[in-house]
Amino acid sequence: MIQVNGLKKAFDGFVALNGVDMHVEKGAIYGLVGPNGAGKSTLIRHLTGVYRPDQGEVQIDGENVYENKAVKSKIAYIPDELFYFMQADTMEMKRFYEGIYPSFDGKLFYRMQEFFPNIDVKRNIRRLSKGMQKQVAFWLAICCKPDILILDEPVDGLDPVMRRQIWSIILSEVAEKEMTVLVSSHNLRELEDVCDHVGIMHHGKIMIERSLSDLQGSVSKIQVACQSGMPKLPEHFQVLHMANTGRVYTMIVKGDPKEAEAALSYCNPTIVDVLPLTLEEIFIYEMGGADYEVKDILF
Ligand SMILES: Nc1ncnc2c1ncn2[C@@H]1O[C@H](COP(=O)(O)OP(=O)(O)OP(=O)(O)O)[C@@H](O)[C@H]1O
Repeated sequence: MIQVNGLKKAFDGFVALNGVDMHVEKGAIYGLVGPNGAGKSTLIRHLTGVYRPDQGEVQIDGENVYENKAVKSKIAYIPDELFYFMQADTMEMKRFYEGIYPSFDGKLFYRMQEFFPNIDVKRNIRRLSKGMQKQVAFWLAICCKPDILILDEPVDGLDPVMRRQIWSIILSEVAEKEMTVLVSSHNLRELEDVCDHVGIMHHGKIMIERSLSDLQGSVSKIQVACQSGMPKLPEHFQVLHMANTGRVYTMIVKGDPKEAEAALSYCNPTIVDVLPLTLEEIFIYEMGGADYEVKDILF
């Protein structure tokens, strides 16, 4: 569905994207994560056809996005900083979206009104609170019936009940019409609940792109107390981090967790606990491997 190959972009000689390769399948909920300045927003601006690539390709269903109106009308985008016309109210924005998106579902707009009881559709949107403005953005975006929904820090400013509600609306669109969702966020706990694929971006590249279950199955936290002191694993396991409290060692290990556990039996451990890592922990350790200085922040 979304295919990015060798995408490069520089601003006045500063390389923001340095050969991005990305692949998002139809119906996926893809979490784009990465440290500040990794290039996520710049990548998203290419996916939405705002920027022209310096090099490489950004394609949706096999067609280039840049200056392609037909392709762009398949995408709804909710940016971090929302844009509304001066003086426009929700009804006026609805009419504007209806003009741009042939697939806009006006009946759905009224059916969804019950989800947003606090929004006065005749009130200037700029006079609504930040969270309410975001609600309007979701409401209109869902009614566009896009094939692809792109979200940049989507739930910032939304209260917890509204967050759940919005995600449940999005998930039902994914289930019903295989809408594809690309979501960039620093809220990894939230992403973990909704995403099925993850791309980790760093220094203008996608460093890791995997299904969430593969990613979580490939790194684990092992707590072990060996008779013989410090535990050792065969060389094909990558130990991303190791710390100890007394005789109990906590290791972050890349490789099959079951195999790692079996390999530790050599030291007759008094304790061996294998725990899955959260997405947040995986991110922190993968970044640690890249070049972030990771201290024992998770123990
Ligand atoms: N229009 C621009 N002109 C010059 N430099 C830019 C421009 N847009 C982005 N950059 C630079 O490109 C790099 C990537 O920025 P980008 O906003 O894509 O990162 P990000 O991953 O979205 O970061 P964050 O998580 O902080 O939002 C940064 O170093 C930024 O300063």
